[in-house]
Amino acid sequence: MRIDGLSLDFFRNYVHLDAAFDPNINVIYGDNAQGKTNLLEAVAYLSGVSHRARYDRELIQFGVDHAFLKGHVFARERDFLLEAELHRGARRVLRSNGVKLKNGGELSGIFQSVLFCPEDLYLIREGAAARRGFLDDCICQLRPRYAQALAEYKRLHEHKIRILRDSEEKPSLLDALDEFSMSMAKAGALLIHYRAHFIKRLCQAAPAIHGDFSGGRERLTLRYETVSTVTDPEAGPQVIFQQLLQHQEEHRAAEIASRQCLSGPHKDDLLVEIDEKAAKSYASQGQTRTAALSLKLAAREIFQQDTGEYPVLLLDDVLSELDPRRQEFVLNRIRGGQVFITCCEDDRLPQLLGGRIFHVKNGTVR
Ligand SMILES: Nc1ncnc2c1ncn2[C@@H]1O[C@H](COP(=O)(O)OP(=O)(O)OP(=O)(O)O)[C@@H](O)[C@H]1O
Repeated sequence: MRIDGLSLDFFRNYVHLDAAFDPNINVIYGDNAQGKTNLLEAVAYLSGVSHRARYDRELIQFGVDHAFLKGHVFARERDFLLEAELHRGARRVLRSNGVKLKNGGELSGIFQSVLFCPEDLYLIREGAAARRGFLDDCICQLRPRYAQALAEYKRLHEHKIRILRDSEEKPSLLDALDEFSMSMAKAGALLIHYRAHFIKRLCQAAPAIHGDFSGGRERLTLRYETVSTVTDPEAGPQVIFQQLLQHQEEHRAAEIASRQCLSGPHKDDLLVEIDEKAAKSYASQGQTRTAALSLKLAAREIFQQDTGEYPVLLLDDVLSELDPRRQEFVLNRIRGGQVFITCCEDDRLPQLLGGRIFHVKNGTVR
């Protein structure tokens, strides 16, 4: 899988860009705040992932009302022209080969990317939501059924919270509570089932990568933490459904009293340990970066095993805070598939990696 060309109009600080990429290595270098990350963000956007912007309007150039992205992508032995039109105050339009797409999930179904950026350190350091987000992004790209169940679960969760919150003033709202709990247990069981299977595969791939990174000196372990009544998260969704339902029934009164959904996959976590100590609390900067990168590279291997193609790898500022041995390991490990990697003006990376080199200056590329 690869992106051969990208055109941008009024995207972030690019007034206009036409770029043709190398099928293997693309090094993007330049001073701070010139547009390196924006370029990776545009590629990620065309794979249905928006990692920095909460709203599309943030991607549109200041003072302009529209932005246009176009990518020539080669995936599953076919050419695709993927397009996104972003408008201030109106819905975006996505197209593949001229045909309108319903949502970003359909873009992900065609073109996949794995992005590593400085914000990914949160994956290790921050609360469980960051790790759930990582799992959700990965599994949504691989399994459309998961994406559907996730959207449904989020919708039900918000609705149930509203019922619990407003029930004091309007007790009749509680009549619908059991039905919501039942539907949430159904969608939630699917989420837990898929997450457990994905984490099982992460457990096979990520520790090996982290072990290589650290020259065999560190041991990464991952563990899935979900609802306590679920005895085997890898069991079939029907079994998990019954156990979730039981948990919700047992906590019905407590949920009404606290006005919160007390259990379910919205509380899941992926526990990350290095040498049996919680990485969140004890890992150094370099270890944190290595662990986060190991998770991302493991996800990339799982994509490759499932689809037969490597997703495009987008590495933003990946080498800082790594010692030279870990840096060398990254550069060796990323070979295979198409890679975009950013670095600063005076970095040795362009000489080390080869491939096509892009110099980004103030929203223009040479
Ligand atoms: N919607 C927008 N319109 C115009 N400019 C924008 C918009 N959003 C961001 N920018 C600008 O784009 C510039 C480049 O940002 P980018 O994050 O790509 O920098 P970078 O080259 O990756 O820098 P660094 O090395 O510091 O990470 C910033 O100065 C930012 O203010």
